[in-house]
Amino acid sequence: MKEQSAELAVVSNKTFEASTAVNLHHYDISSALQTTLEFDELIGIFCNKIQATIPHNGVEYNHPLFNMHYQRGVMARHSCSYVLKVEEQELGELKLTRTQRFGREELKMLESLLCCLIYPLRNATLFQQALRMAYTDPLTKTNNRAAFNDSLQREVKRAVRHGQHLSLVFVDIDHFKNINDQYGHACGDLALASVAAWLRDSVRGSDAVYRFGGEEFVILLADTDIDGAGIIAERLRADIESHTLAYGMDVLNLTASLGVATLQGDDSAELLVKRADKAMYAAKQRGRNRVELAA
Ligand SMILES: Nc1nc2c(ncn2[C@@H]2O[C@H](COP(=O)(O)OP(=O)(O)OP(=O)(O)O)[C@@H](O)[C@H]2O)c(=O)[nH]1
Repeated sequence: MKEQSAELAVVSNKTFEASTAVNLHHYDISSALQTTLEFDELIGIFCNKIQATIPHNGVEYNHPLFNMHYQRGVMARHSCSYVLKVEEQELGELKLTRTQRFGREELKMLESLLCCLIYPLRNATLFQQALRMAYTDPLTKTNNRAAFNDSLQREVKRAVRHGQHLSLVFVDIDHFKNINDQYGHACGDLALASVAAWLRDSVRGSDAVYRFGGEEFVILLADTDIDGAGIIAERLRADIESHTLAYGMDVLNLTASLGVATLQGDDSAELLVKRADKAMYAAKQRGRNRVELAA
């Protein structure tokens, strides 16, 4: 039923099946947990609901598969931790802390209540996995065009609301067709994946890289004006130029042309993309392997 280690107990669906104490409190918690598929909201709802039964001062929840770290309240001396699982599906680890020891009866009750949490967490995990797949380009492992469209709309709204800058860098690999023609499609694919990785390594974690299509990538730079974006774009350009790609016995050097635009007064998301794209074409026309800023 419950596998107990030195400090961790594993709560799984087996515990759920063994639990017959489905009372009104469980029903109330289960209903509330059906309202969201976000991990932090689920944990928040669960902890609010059990606070009266299992008083606690602090909560920590980690779901490493999704880089999820949730913490609220204050961490105190005494704690109880649970690794949550359903049918070998990892659902993260939950820790409650407080100033007094948790009693045996309380822990028993908590384990029973945790059974209400694991299926909603499983649903959230499956949903987030599906979302991740739908938003990831399988070749380059970057965010795809659908993810870009969503993020762009969101970031434009946010920038307008807070009066912040928002810049966009358009990156297009130069003479990419030649790579396919000369070395084959597999080499072209490797080049795309490599450039994507170089771009990802080169920008801050908060500045997401998206594959816009073919051999084109875009990078959204929140809270960055045109001068800052120009400096970043130049760094990206130099980065791509400085890398070499080993393919069998061949060593390839790549370059890219970059266009930069910043959200202006009454710009729409579409206009911002158009201006960055136009700047990128200007970079192509002016000799490639260079950065152009949109007017
Ligand atoms: N290997 C590979 N090639 C792709 C992929 N997507 C698009 N391409 C190729 O990318 C090439 C893009 O060529 P063009 O649009 O002519 O541009 P280019 O050769 O990079 O020339 P410039 O952009 O003008 O410097 C085409 O040959 C496409 O077939 C992909 O997923 N894998």
